[in-house]
Amino acid sequence: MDSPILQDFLNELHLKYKSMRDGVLANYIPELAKADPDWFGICIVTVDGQIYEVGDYEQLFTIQSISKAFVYGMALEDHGRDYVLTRVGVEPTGDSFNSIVLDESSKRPYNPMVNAGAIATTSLIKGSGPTERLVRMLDMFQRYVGHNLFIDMPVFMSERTTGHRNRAMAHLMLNFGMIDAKIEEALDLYFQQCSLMVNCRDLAVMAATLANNGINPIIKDRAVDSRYVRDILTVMYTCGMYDFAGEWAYTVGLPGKSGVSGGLLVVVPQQMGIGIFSPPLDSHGSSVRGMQVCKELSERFGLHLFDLQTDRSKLLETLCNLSQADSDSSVVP
Ligand SMILES: NC(=O)CC[C@H](N)C(=O)O
Repeated sequence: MDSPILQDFLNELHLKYKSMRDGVLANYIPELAKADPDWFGICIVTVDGQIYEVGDYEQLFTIQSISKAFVYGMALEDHGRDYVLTRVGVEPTGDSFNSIVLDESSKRPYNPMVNAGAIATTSLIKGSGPTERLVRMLDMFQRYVGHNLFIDMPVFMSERTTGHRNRAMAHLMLNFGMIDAKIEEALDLYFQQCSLMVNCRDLAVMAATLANNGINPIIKDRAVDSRYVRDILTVMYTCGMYDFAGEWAYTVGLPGKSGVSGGLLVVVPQQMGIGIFSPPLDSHGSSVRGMQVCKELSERFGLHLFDLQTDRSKLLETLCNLSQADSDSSVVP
């Protein structure tokens, strides 16, 4: 039986990188070191709701830093662009995700994708107390994935008891008036958002929701105000891969966000969302297999945003066609 060209290529990539042994598990959060390095799943969800997947796409893991992009969207909805910009910048750091550095003149954290900026962003979430803020945040994530989500308590506790570096950043920002005095509440909410359990299909649906201008393509509900999708995608594009952001933009050319548990979320605007999960990480804290898969997908289908040879109006139709019927297409370079 013929299968769509996209499914064939995902199967091929899965087979090719399954046996790859590069990378190491994150161990600074003790619970994450318990992951199986062989876990490997890929899922793609198109803006018209088609799903293509292979491998361990149902394996649950904690979302970690991928959450930062979505909480940034929520802070923008709660306060508007101008105010959020006074608290968190949008400049890439060129440094690692956990660098303790603030902008010299403004004292703001550089961007919402590094830990310092993410903690400041989380501290902006509105609510009468910790419970209401957590409930509002869960609601937001649930709109993106289209079902209930849960927090992994062992990971949350592990981060909370060992997150001294994040605590230090919060104190530094309190010193400069960038976050308010309720540091422990902000940190708890940050550790909770990082400990949300998702699978790679969830990541693909979340990415496809952004690709679809904020409307979840499966349940058809709006997850985020369309005014802020542009901002979320911009910071993902320029800062989502930390000290690899430039090379990522150069080679893959798409908004993306990685997390230390091995998740990788990539948005192909107006086309599809990609979710990948594989725990071994490279030196920048991103999934090794995930990075390879993204590079190959981008190259094979001309997904780079500045790849002007790609006929985007026909891209989805071609990729979702049966492989044989597709062989005469000119869309895929
Ligand atoms: N890069 C990441 O995924 C880091 C998130 C992690 N929870 C931390 O704060 O250290």
